[in-house]
Amino acid sequence: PRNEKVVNCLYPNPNAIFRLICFPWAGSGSTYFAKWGQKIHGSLEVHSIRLAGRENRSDEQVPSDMYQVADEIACALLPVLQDKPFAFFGHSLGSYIAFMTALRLKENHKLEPVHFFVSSTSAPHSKFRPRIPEGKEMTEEEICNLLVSAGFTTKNFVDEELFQLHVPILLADLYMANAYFFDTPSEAVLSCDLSCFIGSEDQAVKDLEAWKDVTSGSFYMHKLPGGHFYVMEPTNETFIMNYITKCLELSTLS
Ligand SMILES: CCCCCCCCCCCC(=O)SCCNC(=O)CCNC(=O)[C@H](O)C(C)(C)COP(=O)(O)OP(=O)(O)OC[C@H]1O[C@@H](n2cnc3c(N)ncnc32)[C@H](O)[C@@H]1OP(=O)(O)O
Repeated sequence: PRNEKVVNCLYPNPNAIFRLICFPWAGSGSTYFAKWGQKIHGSLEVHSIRLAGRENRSDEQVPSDMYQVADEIACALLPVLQDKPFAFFGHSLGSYIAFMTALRLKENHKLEPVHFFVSSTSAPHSKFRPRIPEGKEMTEEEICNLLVSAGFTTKNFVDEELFQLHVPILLADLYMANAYFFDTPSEAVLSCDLSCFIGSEDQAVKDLEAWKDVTSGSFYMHKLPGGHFYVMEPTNETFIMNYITKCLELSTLS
């Protein structure tokens, strides 16, 4: 079915109390976070978002418009989110997609996550968000070099064959992120609690604190050792999964 193409649940858990919806970074498929379903506490069921153009959606055009992506995901998530409280977790580009999806669900369906988890991303309205320089056609190689120098990825990873195979998808995702603007909200657009995570050595993300402008809920920030992909470090991953579980369990007490 269509929804299962967009929302990947590798480890269904009918006894779960909460659902965690994960949104991957630029250039990535759904598999990395879908595997969290096997590692996370039994009170959670994990779903991971799969954008068009990858995995079993490789026959579809890679998206270029964040608003259309959010509409598609909100639609696909509707049947998934009906009966249990849920949270969103987005890493890097995934945080923007998660944010726009949350806005769509709130505006159109009055559904909101219990907690919104953001990782390795400047706030959507931050003036410090890195952009691809305008006015000059850039080659794939130049954009990859820019990503490395901005601190989004490492030269070693860029040189790997696996990375090179996925460069066209990565570039399309980056242009989509680059074209995405969000005005500073005059008032909070969400009301859930929001937690931000960042790697202590992450040079690419400058303005994490500004995420607090988007919600009237509580705001928390956590620095963990590592760079833009600190989340791949097993101890950090365990910290995040445990933290998410704690936040969701505590939410049932209030
Ligand atoms: C200034 C300009 C402004 C630009 C404009 C502004 C843009 C700002 C917003 C965008 C910010 C971003 O998102 S920046 C993110 C940039 N993206 C990247 O650098 C990553 C590009 N591609 C990927 O991550 C892809 O997922 C691939 C290449 C790994 C292929 O995907 P896949 O085939 O689905 O494989 P997957 O299972 O996910 O991963 C396979 C193996 O690779 C590892 N792996 C995956 N990603 C990484 C990684 N980043 N670093 C190291 N290792 C990794 C996994 O742990 C796994 O290891 P094992 O289990 O096999 O051991």
